[in-house]
Amino acid sequence: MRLDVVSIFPEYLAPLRQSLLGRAVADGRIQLEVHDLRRWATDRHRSVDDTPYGGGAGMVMRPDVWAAALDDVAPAGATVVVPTPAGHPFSQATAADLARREHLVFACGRYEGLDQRVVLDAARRVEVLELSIGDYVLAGGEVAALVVIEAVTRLLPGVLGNPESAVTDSFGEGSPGLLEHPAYTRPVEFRGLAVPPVLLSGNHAAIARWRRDESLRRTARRRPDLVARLDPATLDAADRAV
Ligand SMILES: N#Cc1c(-c2ccc3ccn(Cc4ccc(CN5CCCCC5)cc4)c3c2)n[nH]c1N
Repeated sequence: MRLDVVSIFPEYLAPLRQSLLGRAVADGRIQLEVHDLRRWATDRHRSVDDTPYGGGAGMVMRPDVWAAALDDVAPAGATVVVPTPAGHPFSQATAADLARREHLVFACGRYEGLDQRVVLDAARRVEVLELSIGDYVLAGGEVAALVVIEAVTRLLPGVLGNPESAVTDSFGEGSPGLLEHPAYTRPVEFRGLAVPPVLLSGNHAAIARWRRDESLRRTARRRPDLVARLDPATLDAADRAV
């Protein structure tokens, strides 16, 4: 997979060169290039924004500068991801879809976002996805790009340390729509808090049942919206007793 990220704050994307992802980039399993949008600015002040038509607070990012950047960075076949508060909700399913693509280009806006014609123009030749990572407002798209890139690349074979965990995660295909169960490690007692005895029993069936019950309990408590969406066919009699 190739990743290109365009931003006026390229140093914001430095975390992409850390940890497991950074190792995949260093050894060439993932190609990563971060671009400073101001490279495509044309005036001597290298300006990238202007006042909004119709009035209103803040500034809007100029279409000419962004279009020049995407013309260079997003060839035919690439998928352009535009983080925006007004985007389609980013989900694990979207992460899985993006993980199957060869080339992702992230257009990270600032100010009040990109002139909409940047999206309309790019969509004439490549797929453009406007995505939101949640119902809150950030100051720009860089953090959202980091979130999407991490969620996507951890699904790529050979990037994540333990491929199994990408299956059993919350929202992973191994536990559709359930939050993951609590996790424990040594010591067996910590500040007067014990590990649930079933996890020490060696009884794998009982452990699996306890984990499933804890997932169901957590999901019911924290995400009743997910419970409402559960397919009843995926629940057995023991589930219904939780
Ligand atoms: N993904 C994601 C995000 C973002 C995100 C992503 C990308 C950018 C680029 C700039 N900003 C800042 C900003 C601030 C306010 C507004 C609203 N304005 C209202 C008046 C008309 C104009 C728009 C839009 C953009 C961004 C925020 N925030 N939250 C998410 N889940």
